[in-house]
Amino acid sequence: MTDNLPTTFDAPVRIAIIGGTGISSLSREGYTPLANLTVTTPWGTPSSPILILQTPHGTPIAFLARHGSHHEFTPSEVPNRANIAALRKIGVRTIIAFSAVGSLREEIRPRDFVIPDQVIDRTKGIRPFTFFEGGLVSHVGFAEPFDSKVRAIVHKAGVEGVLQGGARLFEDGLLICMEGPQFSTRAESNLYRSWGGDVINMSALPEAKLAREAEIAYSMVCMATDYDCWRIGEEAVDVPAVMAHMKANAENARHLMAAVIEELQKEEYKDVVEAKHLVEGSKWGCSTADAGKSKEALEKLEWLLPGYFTPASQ
Ligand SMILES: CSC[C@H]1O[C@H](OP(=O)(O)O)[C@H](O)[C@@H]1O
Ligand SMILES: Nc1ncnc2[nH]cnc12
Repeated sequence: MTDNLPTTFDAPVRIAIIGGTGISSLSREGYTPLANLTVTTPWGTPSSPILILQTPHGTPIAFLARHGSHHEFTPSEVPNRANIAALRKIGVRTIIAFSAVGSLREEIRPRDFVIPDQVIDRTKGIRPFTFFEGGLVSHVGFAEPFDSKVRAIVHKAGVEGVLQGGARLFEDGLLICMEGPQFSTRAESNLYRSWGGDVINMSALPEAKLAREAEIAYSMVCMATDYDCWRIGEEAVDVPAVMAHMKANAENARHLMAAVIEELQKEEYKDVVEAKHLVEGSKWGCSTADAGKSKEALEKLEWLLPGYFTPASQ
């Protein structure tokens, strides 16, 4: 389907979908594939080509497969910086990321969806996690790790009977992002529950942090596939269990995606979709004086955020 598509696309694409486990492609009736882009960034190449599709309203949407077109990258290997940088470069300012998650709460059942509002970082520091290093330091705020304006739109789009088969949509939740690829021990799972964790995955970070640095409004849709391993009398999570529920979840994800995109295209959300509320957050977070900025860091960041960090003398 994508083989004969153009490999360039000139107009800016504002909205992107990142698909995770069980969602490595995007096709939908009425959506027309326009291009399949391979973007090379200073941080390498993204995990998959970026597919550009046009909605029935004529809006271009980008789709990227987080783990690669054939799920070849572990959560720790996903080239998150290349993914986010490439999306930013083609104009993206809003990301709706999908993720298969374990449930840490009885009331969140497999096949339910959660739009998390908070995350606890349990990755192990082995994933490259920032654009600001090697001679240019910038600190962005992350108190609200998921964009509240976009979350509200996702919730609005999702509450109106979009999910089929009795699946429910939870408006907020605390997500634990662990390293993987191995699943948690029972002790860890219980610890996360004692912290108030609602759902667990391996993919939200540093994806969400990098999106914030790139001034992209980022929201995640978590789709429950299992009860991890805390539930007494229940088999611990394994991949066949995840995939069994992901089949149904992928169908609901397609419905929700379409509803969210429909909503995002409305004129009233233009500024949100363009992430106007995030503009220059990374610029003003810069702590490095001109004299300390390295040439290499400046070159890379000029590619990502043109004009932000250029020394005054240039
Ligand atoms: C195959 S189960 C573990 C795997 O599933 C989730 O992937 P994604 O977030 O990309 O949907 C989880 O984060 C793990 O990477
Ligand atoms: N139990 C679990 N732990 C971490 N990531 C997951 N993705 C799906 N189920 C998961």
